[in-house]
Amino acid sequence: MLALCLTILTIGFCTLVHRYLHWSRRGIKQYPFWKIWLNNIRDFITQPPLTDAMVRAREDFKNARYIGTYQNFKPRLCIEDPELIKHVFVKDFDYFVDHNVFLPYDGDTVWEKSLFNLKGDDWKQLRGFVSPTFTSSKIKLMFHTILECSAQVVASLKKSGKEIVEFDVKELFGRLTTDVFFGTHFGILCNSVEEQTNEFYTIGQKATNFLGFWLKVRFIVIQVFPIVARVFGLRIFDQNVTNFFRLLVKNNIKSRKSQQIARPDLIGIIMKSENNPDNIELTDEILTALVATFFGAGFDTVSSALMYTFYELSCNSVVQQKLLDEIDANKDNFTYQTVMEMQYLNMVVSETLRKWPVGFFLERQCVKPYRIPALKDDEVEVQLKVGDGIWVPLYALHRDPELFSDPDRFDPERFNPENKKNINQYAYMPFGNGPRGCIGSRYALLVLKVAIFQILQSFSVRPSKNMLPLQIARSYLQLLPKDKMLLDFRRRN
Ligand code: HEM
Repeated sequence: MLALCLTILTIGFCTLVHRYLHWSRRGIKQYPFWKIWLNNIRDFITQPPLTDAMVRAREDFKNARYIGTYQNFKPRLCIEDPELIKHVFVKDFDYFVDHNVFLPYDGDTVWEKSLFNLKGDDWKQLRGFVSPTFTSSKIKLMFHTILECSAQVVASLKKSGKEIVEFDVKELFGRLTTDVFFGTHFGILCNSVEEQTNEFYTIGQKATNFLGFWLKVRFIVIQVFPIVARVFGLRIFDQNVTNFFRLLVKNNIKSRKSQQIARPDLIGIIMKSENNPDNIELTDEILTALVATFFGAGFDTVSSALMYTFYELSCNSVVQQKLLDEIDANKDNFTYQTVMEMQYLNMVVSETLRKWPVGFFLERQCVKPYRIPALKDDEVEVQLKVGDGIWVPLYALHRDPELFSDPDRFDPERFNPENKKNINQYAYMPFGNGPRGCIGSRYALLVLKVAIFQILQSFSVRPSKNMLPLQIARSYLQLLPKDKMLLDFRRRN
């Protein structure tokens, strides 16, 4: 019996060593086996934000164009050189069309069919089909809905009648983003800013809560032992959320058909058959997946970006004053055009997304054999095989002092017309890059800018005396503060 146990342990250990030497066997730089395990064990116990490991690796392997890393036992080539990133994301995109397998099993057909998860031609067809939702002309039509929702936030801040009100911006902007999403894509004014127990907001919370120790454990089990996950029915996505979206899409389409309502939004695009030249079979599952993906990808990202913008403004009074001046100069002519052309507002948003890239890592999967030539003496040529994973530690690039001087300082001037020319677009990628970049970037930027404009027209912000020092939550997938983010909103005359 002892011999059997020892044999199993030895085989297990050798398999692990073999797996964790995947890159060094090919001559690629990586941490030694013992260090990876030490880091893994420490991280499992202390659960630091994933961004810590990215920054540490970038410092440990200074000037490396790529290093070998591992994500839950899976090898990922971590690429850090902007020129190489350009090849993977844009020039040689055909070799890297897909995302890595994020969840080999979630027992959820909606996740399987989501735009994020789809592969090859299936992805191309669906992406082509939904892209018209986010053209400039369609986004322009959403301007007034976004304006209405932001006005409700202002009304809510004014409600108490006090000169200064303290608000948790994490929650406030989560509610605003919920209202904007359902308003612009479904034509539903759900008013979660006003109603504390609003169903749409509660669903949004459930759909995008990826915090907590047990979620990480579930995630690892699903990634590493999909069969075990299937047997025990482990899931990441809440089935109530999926069912909520399933019903919402069905009812929304039904009521538009019966009342002959035509709106140029997501559901409107879905309903128009001429937008479907490839004849994609639009089953309930695909439609639900589309809507749930847009919500999942847009809810947390937009609300976090708003939250970090207000946080930075509250801590940087000079920047805030400059932005207030620009807003005041434009307040009598507040149109879609004006907001999109406001230079300082754009610089502030760009800098927020640099310092706080809410989608803080990017990834791709190699779908055809690919060669990365050696360019330095200490490099070897890399032959990527089909299925090999690529990783880009976006947060570490955005915080690298060699790419952005004094990177922890919030400085919108980095993005003024003169300095902007010096920023490498493959080192600054808050929305990713190439054909698989973020489909909702223009929409997101409009929501951010309109909300910032509307709120700062009536209020300035300061950190609240109850605000705790900013600490990042222990999360595998999100760049969120650990605690509430309390800011004081002071009425402007
Ligand atoms: C500040 C807000 C946002 C940020 C920072 C952000 C960031 C990102 C990033 C980094 C990616 C990966 C891109 C890549 O791999 O090259 C992505 C993908 C995606 N985003 Fe966004 N996003 C935001 C808002 C939105 C919104 C509002 C929507 C939808 C309404 C959206 C929908 C998506 C979808 C569907 C994908 C996957 C695209 C595909 O695989 O074809 N995002 N986003």
